[in-house]
Amino acid sequence: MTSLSLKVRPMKTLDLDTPPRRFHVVDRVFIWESHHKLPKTRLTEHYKLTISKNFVKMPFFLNDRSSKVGVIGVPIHMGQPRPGTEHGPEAMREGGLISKLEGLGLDVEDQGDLFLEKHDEDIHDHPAKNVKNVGSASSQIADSVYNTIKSGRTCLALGGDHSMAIGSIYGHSLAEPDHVVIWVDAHADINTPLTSSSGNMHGMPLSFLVKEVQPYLPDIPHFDNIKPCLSAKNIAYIGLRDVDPGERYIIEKLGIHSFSMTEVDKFGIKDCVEKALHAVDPEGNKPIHLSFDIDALDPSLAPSTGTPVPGGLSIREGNYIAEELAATGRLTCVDLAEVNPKLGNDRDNETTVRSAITIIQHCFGNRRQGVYPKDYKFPIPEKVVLPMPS
Ligand SMILES: NC(=[NH2+])NCCC[C@H](N)C(=O)O
Repeated sequence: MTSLSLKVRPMKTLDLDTPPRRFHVVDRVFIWESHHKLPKTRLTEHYKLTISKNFVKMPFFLNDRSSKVGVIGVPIHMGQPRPGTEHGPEAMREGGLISKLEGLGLDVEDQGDLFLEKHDEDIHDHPAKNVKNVGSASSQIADSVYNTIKSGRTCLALGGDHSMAIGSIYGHSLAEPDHVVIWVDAHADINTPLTSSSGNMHGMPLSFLVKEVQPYLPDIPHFDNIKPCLSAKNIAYIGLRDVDPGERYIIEKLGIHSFSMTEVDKFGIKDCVEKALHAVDPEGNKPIHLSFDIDALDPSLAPSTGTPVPGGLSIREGNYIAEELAATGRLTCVDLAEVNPKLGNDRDNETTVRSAITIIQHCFGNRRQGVYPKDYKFPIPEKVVLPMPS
């Protein structure tokens, strides 16, 4: 077995088989080396490494879980009134999502869409709409996310409206009780049924999950299988720009970390992501759940969504968030919510799906600097010209 020569800044060289886990691989290059003592030239892989405080790892080379993905389609629409989010998973698959993930060298298991139970008779006198349907869907989603993560794969849950996150975050917590959440969205989605003016459950998922909010919730039937599993301090928002009064009150009172578009404008996306990651997990070793609502992006990039809000993230900012989270090597579950192919024209649909797929690709190891899969074979000519032994 050939060992790799690792150049560690400033001038040290280590001989190791694989890069140590506490280093961040910033680049990987092939270098032809002639060795005076060796009879032939050899091709050596060099890793340029920097020591990382945040336990940063490149998933392709270092993390088994990140290179195995379990995809679950979550065709839920009952969390909001516009039909069409149930076709979100299908639209992303038709956009080539699975083959694009495989193209990154990932082992992808597409589990298809969940067959969500449908209850024609829902409850009508509750301030939250469709509690029965959303409640039973949430436990199905939780089971499926739990099983996927337990099987050693990173879970990719394709929505579906954002009420899907009740089940996916809870299911994730059953597999990894210590997990933290980065919520990328135009909306805070932490209304209680009593603060919500719409009654739509896609605006409420976090209120069901955050322990500190529980005393302020009315009884919610059909949610017995879902337990609050998050502390307020383990959540950070990025991209907010449409927050209801009750939501702002909760965020302020509970001290939930929030990097709204104002902070993105003021500090730049790099600082916001860094601060968000540090805020939810200062030690930098907990599993991460990314809940990405496509409406976090500017409507020009994601027009086919139910509640677009102008002034959103650029695709560069979205990709940056995804790249940085992937680089932690701790991204264990990703939701991609609120793609609604029934809204807008074909062009709007295409734009939205393309944006969603780009974000997902960057969550799973694509980097704008370019990447190659773990098993990539660098082509070398059969006949190598050997230096003359001196
Ligand atoms: N996931 C979403 N798109 N949420 C939009 C929520 C809008 C509004 N805050 C509501 O509660 O109705």
